[in-house]
Amino acid sequence: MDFIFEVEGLAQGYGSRRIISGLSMRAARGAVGLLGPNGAGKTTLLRTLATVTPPRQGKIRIFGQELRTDADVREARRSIGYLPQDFGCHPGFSVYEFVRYCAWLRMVPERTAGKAALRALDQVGLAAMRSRKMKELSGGMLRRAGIAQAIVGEVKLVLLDEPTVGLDPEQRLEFRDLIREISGEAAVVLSTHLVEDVAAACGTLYVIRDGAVVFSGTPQQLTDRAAPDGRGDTPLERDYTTALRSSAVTA
Ligand SMILES: Nc1ncnc2c1ncn2[C@@H]1O[C@H](COP(=O)(O)OP(=O)(O)OP(=O)(O)O)[C@@H](O)[C@H]1O
Repeated sequence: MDFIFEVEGLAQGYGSRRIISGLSMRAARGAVGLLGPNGAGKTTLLRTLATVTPPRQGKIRIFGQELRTDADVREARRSIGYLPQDFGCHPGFSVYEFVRYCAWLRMVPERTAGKAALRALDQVGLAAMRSRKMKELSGGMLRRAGIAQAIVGEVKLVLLDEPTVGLDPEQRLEFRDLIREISGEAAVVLSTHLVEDVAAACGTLYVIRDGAVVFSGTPQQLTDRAAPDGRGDTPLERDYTTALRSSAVTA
């Protein structure tokens, strides 16, 4: 199978603190959900995959190409879309200008950048608001603009850090459809605390605790591991809390 990305034996940290150790994961097309408690290392992992910070140890391969040199990283960035938890944007930009600018940053060719920006805005349901200023958007609309900039162009690896924060219930349902659509062409990795969102939208789940994978598998496999006394209001929440309590075992 051709994997869009592979991570092997990843270690990452800040200063003298080690946050992630010996983490491996990989994905072909499709959606991968990252679940884990606050501070588990999800954002650190996504930032590393997005090439914002180089790994301390381990290998990252994008389309089979290991990222060793600055040139490898620059080339990989053209096919990586990243939505950080807090993304900056010029408040005076229109929504279209913002997404078009992000297409330019990703080196989408000039002749196709405008069309690509409109397509991304259409996919997130913001086409009708393309002339609105970024500073005039609601929290949910801002999130959708952020997703649009992450998917504009020919991205093959889409990294979304808590993309459903601020979305209302209907938008969350639309978001799940959008993830299904994008993941037909790309690998999508998304982190969230909303267990139901990842279970509905993702074929593969990774549960991360203290920078290590404690579960990897399908939502069904997670369900199969639920302890009868697992904490949570829904079956999936109980499965998730069971996985967090267990020692590191992958499906
Ligand atoms: N820039 C930084 N400098 C130092 N420590 C950091 C930095 N960013 C994150 N950390 C620490 O790294 C650990 C992992 O943080 P990270 O943001 O990756 O977790 P997370 O799983 O995304 O958490 P959350 O669900 O709260 O967003 C935390 O203990 C955090 O305090």
